[in-house]
Amino acid sequence: MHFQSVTFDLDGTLLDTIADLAEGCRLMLEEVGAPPRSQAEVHSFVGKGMAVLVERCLTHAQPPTADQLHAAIESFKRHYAVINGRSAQIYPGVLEGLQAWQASGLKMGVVTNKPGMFTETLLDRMGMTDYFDVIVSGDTTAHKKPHPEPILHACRILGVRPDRNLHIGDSKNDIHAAHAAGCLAYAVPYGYNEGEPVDSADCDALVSDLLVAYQQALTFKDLKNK
Ligand SMILES: O=C(O)COP(=O)(O)O
Ligand SMILES: [Mg+2]
Repeated sequence: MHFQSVTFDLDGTLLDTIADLAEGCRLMLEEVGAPPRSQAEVHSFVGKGMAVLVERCLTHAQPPTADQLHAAIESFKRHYAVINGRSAQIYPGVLEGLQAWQASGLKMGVVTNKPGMFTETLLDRMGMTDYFDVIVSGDTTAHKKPHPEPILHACRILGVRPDRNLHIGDSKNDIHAAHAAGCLAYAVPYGYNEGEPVDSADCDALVSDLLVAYQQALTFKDLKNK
């Protein structure tokens, strides 16, 4: 296999977390006295981390003030910490895919825009922590995806050259971050992508699930370096 490691996005790729995120937003909006948002709206707001999610929830005609945003983020953190993982579902093919990657001896990581205070608890609650050699969260590095820094940080810790790492995610933020880091990017169509369908033209392969991603990666040949 060409690849020596694989990094996975979390929300919308490994886990369907939308019900918990929507519930965290509902409780936060109620607490700060702002109008509610539907689950479909929250679905289209996820992708650039917690602060952007909260800001999008509060933005109607006008964006919130800095003080309003700060109070809402603190409220979201408090509520989501309790809910995190309660209704989360592992997507079909994820465990089969992780087991296939693991059996082939690749190093594995998670690179998510979710804050670290939620990522590690969530993976623990879902019994998935032991698959991963590195976990990079939205606040681990100075920049989040679509910036390449979090994926480059994971590659450095794994000791793998970026062109030997495959990143798999549900959103253009994953694809852009992976390509900017010099990695290949596969995308799954079932996640969030800020409310839009994933454009297969952007990624190196659109794969229906993580087991199919593994099978596809086995056939990858690096023609440039041959
Ligand atoms: O926190 C988000 O906005 C999305 O998280 P993700 O990077 O795991 O999809
Ligand atoms: Mg995602």
